[in-house]
Amino acid sequence: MANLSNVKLNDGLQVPVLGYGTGTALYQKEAKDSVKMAYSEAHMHHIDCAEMYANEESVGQAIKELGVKRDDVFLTTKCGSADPRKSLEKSLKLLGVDQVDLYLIHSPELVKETGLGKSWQIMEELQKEGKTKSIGVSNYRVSDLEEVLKVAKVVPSVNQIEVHPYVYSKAQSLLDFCHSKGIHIESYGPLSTLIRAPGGPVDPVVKNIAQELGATEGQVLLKWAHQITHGGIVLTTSSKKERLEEQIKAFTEIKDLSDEQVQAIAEAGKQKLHRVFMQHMDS
Ligand SMILES: NC(=O)C1=CN([C@@H]2O[C@H](COP(=O)(O)OP(=O)(O)OC[C@H]3O[C@@H](n4cnc5c(N)ncnc54)[C@H](OP(=O)(O)O)[C@@H]3O)[C@@H](O)[C@H]2O)C=CC1
Ligand SMILES: O=CCc1c[nH]c2ccccc12
Repeated sequence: MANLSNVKLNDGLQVPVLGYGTGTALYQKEAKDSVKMAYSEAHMHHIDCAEMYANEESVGQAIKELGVKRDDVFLTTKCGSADPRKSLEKSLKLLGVDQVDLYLIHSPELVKETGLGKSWQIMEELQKEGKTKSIGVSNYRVSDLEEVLKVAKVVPSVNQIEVHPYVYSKAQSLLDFCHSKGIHIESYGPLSTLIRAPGGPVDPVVKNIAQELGATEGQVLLKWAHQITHGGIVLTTSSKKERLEEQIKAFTEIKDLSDEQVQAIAEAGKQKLHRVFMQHMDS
């Protein structure tokens, strides 16, 4: 199987373009077997977890049992409290590692009390101390990022947000803002039109494009999330090896959507709004 390409962040860190999510409800607490399967059978070497998923210990066990070198796994976790230092120290212990590759504040709502600027300064200290290679945010709106950028010495490397056609109309200005500041997008929920809101205006458009490209509808949606975010990182997941292989092939075998195809999906997506997670993003 061909290797996945990397996305280069604004601090130079290389991230595999496709990440394996462990936050999807079914395997929220017990991620060991699914992470081992995704790594060894489907070559998913980029793992996304979070303090709030309550699964870091099982992700750490998976890495240990796989017996791979630390550098052969790209590991992200996210702060789930108002105190990034305390949270990261706890996460490192549970994961059984000295350093994560990417550390994110899971939501601005969590650090309101600490302050968005102050919590970002703590993230910068954690990076300086080597507890994480890269630092970023998740579910931050333009106004949240502006508050961070007022004090930031380090521009967040990523903003991990919900990206699929039914949130595109709401996300468009945030995508443009992040692009203008060199903040890469990590898309989550990319398959939502297919699996969480089927029967909508995007389905026939995606079906046609899939036929044109000789791809599956899921592969078209993963590529769309990557391309609409200017070459961003995409997070997905599956409990099934065959689906994971299909997801990888979207980035190793299927050709890019044309600009017209990307726009056709975006236009169809604008006809409906369906946000699955983090409702504050629409406020
Ligand atoms: N920062 C944040 O606030 C958030 C981050 N995330 C992160 O992103 C990750 C991915 O997010 P998620 O929304 O789950 O991603 P997706 O939208 O890609 O959905 C993945 C789900 O789709 C199913 N699936 C996969 N392929 C297919 C297919 N071809 N046909 C039908 N169903 C399919 C999988 O189930 P099956 O096992 O049956 O294949 C899985 O449950 C999460 O695990 C988490 O790590 C997610 C939400 C919020
Ligand atoms: O990360 C976002 C959504 C999510 C998925 N599983 C959990 C568990 C606890 C908090 C949030 C989430």
